[in-house]
Amino acid sequence: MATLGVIADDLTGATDIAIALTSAGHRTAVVLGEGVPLGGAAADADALVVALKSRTAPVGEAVAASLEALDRLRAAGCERFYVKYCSTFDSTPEGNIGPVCEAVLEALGEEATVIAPAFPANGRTVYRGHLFVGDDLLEESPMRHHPLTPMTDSSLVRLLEPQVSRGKDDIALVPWPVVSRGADAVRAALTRAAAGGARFAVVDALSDDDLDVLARAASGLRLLTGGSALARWLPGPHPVGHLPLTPPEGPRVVLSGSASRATQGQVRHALAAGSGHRLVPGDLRADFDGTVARAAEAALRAPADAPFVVYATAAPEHVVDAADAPLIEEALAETAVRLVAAGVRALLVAGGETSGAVVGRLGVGPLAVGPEVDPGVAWMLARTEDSGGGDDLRLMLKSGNFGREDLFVRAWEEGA
Ligand SMILES: Nc1ncnc2c1ncn2[C@@H]1O[C@H](COP(=O)(O)OP(=O)(O)O)[C@@H](O)[C@H]1O
Ligand SMILES: O=C(O)[C@@H](O)C(=O)COP(=O)(O)O
Repeated sequence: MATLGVIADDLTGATDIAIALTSAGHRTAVVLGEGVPLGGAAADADALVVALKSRTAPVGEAVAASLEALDRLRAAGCERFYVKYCSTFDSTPEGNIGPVCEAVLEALGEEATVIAPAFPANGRTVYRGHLFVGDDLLEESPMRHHPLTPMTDSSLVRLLEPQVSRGKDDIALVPWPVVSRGADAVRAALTRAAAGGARFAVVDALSDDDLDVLARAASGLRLLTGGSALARWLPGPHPVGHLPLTPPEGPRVVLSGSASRATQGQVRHALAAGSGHRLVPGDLRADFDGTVARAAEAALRAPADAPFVVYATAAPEHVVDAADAPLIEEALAETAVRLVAAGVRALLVAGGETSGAVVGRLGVGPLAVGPEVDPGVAWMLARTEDSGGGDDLRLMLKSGNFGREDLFVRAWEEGA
């Protein structure tokens, strides 16, 4: 019976935290979408992750979807909860992170929680409440150019302030000098913050050791919020249990809708090692079906020992107009449907929104965690609807900024 329930605001974020929880000793299932019964997945899992597509949704819809997910997780027996958002705190200007955390906290009748996006293994650290991406402040990182959620401020306190109903008084900072003194010091700081009326404590973290400290300090909290890295420090009842997945036969197709800098490098690397097809919004507007058919046919004809990338953006000069984003998502989803119908059994999808669109169209059941290839990136096993297990798909759903440059080549070689 699952005891830990996670509400994730996008699909790559959901697989990211499922990988972390599996490493921590939780048998973990990712359930896709709103309103999907958790029954079957809950029976064999210690942790359940509900993958929403709420990051860029209007605030009211994001809150409603998150509360509905919370209800399902509680009905499935979960007693402790985690709101998973992006390690770069991606949100729209109105901001869904604050309203969702506040709504879940209130629904649980709890007083306080932590805000912990840090993911040190992927270069996301928090110091004095400022989020860094590698050597840069968030606002100076490539995230300032994200097509859907451009991040132009690095202060978590400032970002959160307009998103929570009580404003500044609702937010406290537990700075690194306190974290460096250990779990007792952090626990005392969290208690003081809550007693002072702050329901949200932003906690600095420069390393995984800091997150270990935070996890121990927050052991009494029923709700945690953050990126995935804090979840690696929540010990589960079972030893590490990634599924061993064997490499699939057939084309090595990557569907990339991510415009993030890491993905652009990965696309260019894969194009040099293999081949690909660029989706241009104008072509899709002129002839959607024909353009998608050409991409899928080229992927099916590609040599099976090298990656084939269907991509929207591979270089900064490729113009990204947010108005075209749904068209690109739809085209990649339709390409995936055609490939799977033609017998392809493994797909690597780059981009959180893109993964949500692709997997939503494929109509797959719960995802189980396979081998981690880079921090936060793993092959997942998905049951297709009515497959009876015979048509299982292997999916790697890659967050835009995750993975080393050779990921699209290595993923197929390190076991799928
Ligand atoms: N050339 C392009 N023109 C318009 N939209 C694009 C282009 N390239 C990517 N996009 C859109 O940008 C969004 C990227 O978001 P996402 O898939 O979450 O990637 P990431 O994980 O990098 O944030 C998607 O909605 C995608 O359709
Ligand atoms: O926490 C993270 O960075 C990821 O799990 C995540 O949510 C990334 O989202 P996308 O970049 O949109 O894939």
